Amino acid sequence: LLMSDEDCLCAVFPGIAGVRERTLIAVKPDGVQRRLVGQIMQRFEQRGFKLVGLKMLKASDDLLSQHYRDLQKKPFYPNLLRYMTSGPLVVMVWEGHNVVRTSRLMVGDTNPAEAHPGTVRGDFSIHISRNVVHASDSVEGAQREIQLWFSRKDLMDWDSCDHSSTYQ
Ligand SMILES: Nc1ncnc2c1ncn2[C@@H]1O[C@H](COP(=O)(O)OP(=O)(O)OP(=O)(O)O)[C@@H](O)[C@H]1O
Ligand SMILES: O=c1ccn([C@@H]2O[C@H](COP(=O)(O)OP(=O)(O)O)[C@@H](O)[C@H]2O)c(=O)[nH]1
Ligand SMILES: [Mg+2]
Repeated sequence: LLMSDEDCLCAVFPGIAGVRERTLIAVKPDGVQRRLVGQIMQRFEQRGFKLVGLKMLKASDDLLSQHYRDLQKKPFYPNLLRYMTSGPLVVMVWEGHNVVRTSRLMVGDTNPAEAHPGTVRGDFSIHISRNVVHASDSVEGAQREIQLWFSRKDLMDWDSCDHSSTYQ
């Protein structure tokens, strides 16, 4: 029996509409330096989201000023730029039902002092200026950020190959 993708997805997800939702998650320089990349990725995999984009890079001031365009007038902005350029980032695109909202809940409050235990920030950080990860905060914001950090060809469309019909 050859199951179509849609049959598979419909069995797992009640509404197929939001299944392809995507968000941008980045492990910030402190997260990379503290060897937290694997643990952070594991949380998204075990929750059931699908990794469709992944890269490690040192971000330019120009890219960050576009990424954080709404924060440019904030007093902490110069420090934020210094923090975000203090080492490489690991930038990811995760896909799945309601991924934007759910990943914000998994990441926790911007201020780690307010972030609940069990969230990434609540488990791994104590101060707002070193809060380990970035997560897009809306579906529109996610689309904008994904286009900023990734070219289309670097985003993978893939299906699980765990049906017996696909074994050779
Ligand atoms: N008052 C502050 N003092 C120092 N740093 C701050 C402060 N507010 C925000 N930041 C830094 O700026 C980042 C961006 O703030 P924002 O309000 O977008 O938080 P966020 O959406 O939770 O974080 P991100 O956009 O990185 O996921 C924060 O993650 C934090 O690193
Ligand atoms: O008072 C603040 C607010 C934000 N940030 C930094 O700016 C990032 C982006 O802020 P945003 O409000 O977008 O919070 P986030 O979406 O990261 O939770 C945060 O993650 C922090 O790294 C900061 O250093 N001080
Ligand atoms: Mg933000």
